[in-house]
Amino acid sequence: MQFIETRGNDGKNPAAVPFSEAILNPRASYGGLYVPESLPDMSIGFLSEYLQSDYKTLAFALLKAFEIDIDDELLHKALERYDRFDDPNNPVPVVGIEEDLYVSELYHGPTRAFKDMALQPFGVILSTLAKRRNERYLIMAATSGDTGPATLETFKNRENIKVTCLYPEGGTSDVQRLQMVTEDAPNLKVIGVKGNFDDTQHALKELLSSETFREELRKRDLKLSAANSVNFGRIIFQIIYHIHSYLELVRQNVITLGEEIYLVVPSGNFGNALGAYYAKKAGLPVRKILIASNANNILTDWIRKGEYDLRGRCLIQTESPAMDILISSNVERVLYDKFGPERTRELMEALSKEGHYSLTPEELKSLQEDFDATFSSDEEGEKIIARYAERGYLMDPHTATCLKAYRELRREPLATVIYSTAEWTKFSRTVARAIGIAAETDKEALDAVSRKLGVLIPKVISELFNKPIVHTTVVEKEEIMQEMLSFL
Ligand SMILES: N[C@@H](CCOP(=O)(O)O)C(=O)O
Repeated sequence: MQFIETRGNDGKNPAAVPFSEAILNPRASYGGLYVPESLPDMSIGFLSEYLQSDYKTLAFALLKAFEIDIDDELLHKALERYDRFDDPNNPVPVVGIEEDLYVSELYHGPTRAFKDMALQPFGVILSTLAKRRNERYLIMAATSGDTGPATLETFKNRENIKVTCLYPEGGTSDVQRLQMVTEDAPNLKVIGVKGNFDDTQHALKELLSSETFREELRKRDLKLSAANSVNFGRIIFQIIYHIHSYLELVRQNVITLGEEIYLVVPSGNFGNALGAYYAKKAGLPVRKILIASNANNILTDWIRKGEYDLRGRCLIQTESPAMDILISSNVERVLYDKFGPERTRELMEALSKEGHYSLTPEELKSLQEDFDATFSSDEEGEKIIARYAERGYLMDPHTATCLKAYRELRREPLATVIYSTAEWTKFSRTVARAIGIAAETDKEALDAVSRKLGVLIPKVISELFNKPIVHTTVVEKEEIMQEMLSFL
């Protein structure tokens, strides 16, 4: 399988590249992204073949179906990282919380968020390729709280790899920040930025396409890649759990093979939702993908009105900070898939130059065939957390946004999977407040919630508070490149 570019080819990049090239050098022509030139068939035949398979077997089959140029031995080695999850036999439990409502818990990995699902195996593949080729890489990451910890965890101490991780200072929970600033390895640099997530991601994208930066890296014998979902190496692993969740419903006798379901995806950079879209396109019986947002509801407007409009919008800091994003990377891959490279380039250029674009009525209709969307305020989210905590199910504020989407957007009484993207422990102050506990710090909140509800705090979270802080750098946006170069 070859990978092609969302905004067309500029004649300087190769017209198509294998998977290994797309992940090692994710810079596509005109600032675009790499996408697979086609999708494998993962409809009923594939689903029935892997109905009884465990997660790793299913994952291996999917990666093979994409015909990626990674050998079987390396794929197996990468997938072994799921053995480090809470239950190696079932890294993604799918739990019923109402008669037809199931939560796919994607947070049972080492950093307690869904980013581990992709970044754990992705880190093994990318760093092994770098070593085999005798090449050294700088891996950049921009994070609103979950990608950062998972990137640092997967790449720490890996040979031939250096990582710089940008996070918005004050824009994450304390636990998320501690997960990053206490991660101690000589190949890691964590940089707080005075700005918001969009600023950090903008810097990452600029640097990815900057010749000056590349030249500086060449002098240091380094090549450049990224750990965010702009890298297709992330997305491929984010298709698997949608298929797994569907098969789990069949195994749990909730549906029969072939029955349609709804998927509800809390969304920021849209990688998780794109994984669901690709799964649907490849044949997974999904009626619609329901997109849940917080007050930064730009995706709601895009899907409901066909307007992607940054004008007059400011990023709002919410209790679900991983979704505090206005410039959502993977929307572009959906545009490409539906409308082709010329139109994608036109729309993305309009967004960057004029701050907005509008879809035509036909384009909007096509988008709405696959997606619907809504958003929740923090207050609505807290009420949901409280209601389900009373019934014995504890969820984090990102997961809570899915419940409104489920109630508001589900048109048919079909079984529904909502995705739980992070463990409550990463957002304990919000969860504590929701259940009536006032806590000043994440530590106090964790202990109080744990005592009140009898829930455990994983060691990886509780020990964060005793670890020394090793990354203290905070810079202005304009200083990011220089700070990275000083580290390198
Ligand atoms: N929500 C993310 C932002 C980056 O998203 P990615 O999927 O492109 O890595 C975060 O928590 O960091």
